[in-house]
Amino acid sequence: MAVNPRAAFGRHRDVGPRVVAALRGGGYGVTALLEPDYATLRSAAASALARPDGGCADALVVVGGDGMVSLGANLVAQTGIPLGIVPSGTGNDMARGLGIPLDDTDAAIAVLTRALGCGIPGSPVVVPGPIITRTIDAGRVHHADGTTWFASVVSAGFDARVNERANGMRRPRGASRYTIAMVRELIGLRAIRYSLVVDGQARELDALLISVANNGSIGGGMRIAPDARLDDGALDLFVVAPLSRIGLMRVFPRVFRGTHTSLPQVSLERVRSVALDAPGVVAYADGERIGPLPVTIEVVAGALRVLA
Ligand SMILES: Nc1ncnc2c1ncn2[C@@H]1O[C@H](COP(=O)(O)OP(=O)(O)OP(=O)(O)O)[C@@H](O)[C@H]1O
Repeated sequence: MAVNPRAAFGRHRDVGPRVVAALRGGGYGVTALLEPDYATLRSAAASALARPDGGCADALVVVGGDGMVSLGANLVAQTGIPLGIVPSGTGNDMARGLGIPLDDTDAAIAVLTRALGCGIPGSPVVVPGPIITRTIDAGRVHHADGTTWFASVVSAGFDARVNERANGMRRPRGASRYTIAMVRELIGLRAIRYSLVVDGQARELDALLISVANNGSIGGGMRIAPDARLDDGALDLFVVAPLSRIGLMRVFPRVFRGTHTSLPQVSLERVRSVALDAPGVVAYADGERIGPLPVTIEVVAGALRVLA
């Protein structure tokens, strides 16, 4: 179990110990990993999964936000090891897409323990039963530094620029830094000239942002691709055409309801692979920095088993 104590700016530090207690109480042995930073946590989790006795972990459970789902997906995609998620982050879009309760930690833990077939704590013999998983697609991003898996969404445009700016800010420490970063990026809003290859077909277009979605939402419930399905063997290519600042601000609230899709500046298309290029644009996958374009993104059907 890999825990990010800094998820949601450290507001939910109680969640990790509660998950450990529930799993141990249900009959599982738990290796709980907490490290000072993400990279150390990732290598500690990789070492824990590669058990020295040659055995296989029953599951990897991540506690945190979408960045932790990214960490988990990159360790278990195509291994058959199931991924459990207990959301304690800011956005939690992957948990949202999987229907895992977001604001009720006990209910989220119950989803996990049920899927793991945990025994009932307090009963004379607590032995886990069969594990029940759901199989979903994952995406793969090929970039200059290698290949990165994603579960939710790759962004490369206005929203990624906001992320990039917010990450570079020292203050404020809370979520309001994203609002400030967004306002600053809005001031310099301009269309980006993209070169794409979509399922083998080359195109050039101007857009404010392009996202490639396996899951339906980003940024804590912005339903960019409201009809996206996690198990359809496809990704949703989301493009917002050039708009004025006021035009973009009008689209923004509609994204939370998913009613933006009828606007002429918004397009959604079901695809299997997308090569993306644009000068000076950085790609983010599941909220984590990938690096500058170009990247190539593809769907890998059924690559993840999840406990949800
Ligand atoms: N000790 C740590 N362990 C793991 N990640 C850490 C740690 N300290 C800081 N981080 C940072 O936390 C980020 C991931 O956060 P996470 O996604 O879990 O929560 P969040 O950002 O609040 O939620 P969301 O991504 O859903 O909005 C990573 O980018 C990582 O650099």
